[in-house]
Amino acid sequence: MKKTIRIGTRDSELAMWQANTVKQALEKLGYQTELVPVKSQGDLVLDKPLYEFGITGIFTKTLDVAMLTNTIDIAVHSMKDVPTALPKGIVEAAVLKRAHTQDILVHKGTDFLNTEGIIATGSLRRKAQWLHKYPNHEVVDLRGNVNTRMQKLEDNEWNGAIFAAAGLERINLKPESYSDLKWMIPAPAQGAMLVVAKEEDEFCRKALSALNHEESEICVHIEREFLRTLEGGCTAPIGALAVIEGDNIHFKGALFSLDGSKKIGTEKTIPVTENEGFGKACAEEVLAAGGAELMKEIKKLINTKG
Ligand SMILES: NCc1[nH]cc(CCC(=O)O)c1CC(=O)O
Repeated sequence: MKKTIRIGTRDSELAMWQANTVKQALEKLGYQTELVPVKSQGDLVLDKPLYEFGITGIFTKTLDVAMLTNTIDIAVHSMKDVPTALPKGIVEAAVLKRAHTQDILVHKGTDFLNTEGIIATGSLRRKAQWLHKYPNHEVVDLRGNVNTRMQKLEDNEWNGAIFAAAGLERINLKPESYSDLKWMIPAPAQGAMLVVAKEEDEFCRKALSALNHEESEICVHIEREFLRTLEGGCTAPIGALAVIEGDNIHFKGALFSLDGSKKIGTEKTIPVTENEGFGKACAEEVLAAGGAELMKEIKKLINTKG
């Protein structure tokens, strides 16, 4: 009998869309698949505490546990939500061709931009960059999945809220008025989907290797290496974007203070063939230019906030 690949996904509309994309691609290759939406950790219990497996990410935790308890075979994630260190026994099996990397502002008109505005986002990276550019504005917290956030924007008097273009596009949400935030540096791996599998699962790893998009993989690995080198396990306002053009990779990345007053960044171009260690080198440049000091400040602030 042919093995059916059980594809684990979170149950938001965006997550389901992404998992369905992987399902269809695998079926096109002749594999049998099944979608398994995983709601919450609920009855999935491991025999050891989560930290012993190195499980950390709030968005990916549930699926990691489902994979390690053999409820699913593979899991589909928005790659930017995946911690840079994967749990023990779980490996990257495919990075799909990347979609739009940009952030956009969904708004009700842009008159407020040069005066005072209230912008909603739950992301430290977006908040810091917004305040860096518009120090007179206020940023309020906004959480939940894409649909929830869009609804909250409608229900409130805010001037706008920030979204990933890729997320809106995938669930076919077309806001009436929005602006591309070309100046904002996206999250490392924004717009990319990652499929993970168990290290020992050669069948699934082989199946998924056919879905891997090498250029996207090179770019997100540089961005995540930049992130990993800078943050050391702490969530900080960090943006990074690598883009391949012809034989070259253009990179820009930056670390911001939480209030947006400081930005330490770098921009560089190298030949694609020299991508090994590039993300780390860019991060080391930022660390040496005051980034190490700034990371310490950020960690202190985040820890005292609990
Ligand atoms: N943090 C939530 C999240 N994770 C992935 C996406 C969208 C798809 C992507 O950026 O890859 C979003 C929504 C958003 O940031 O607006």
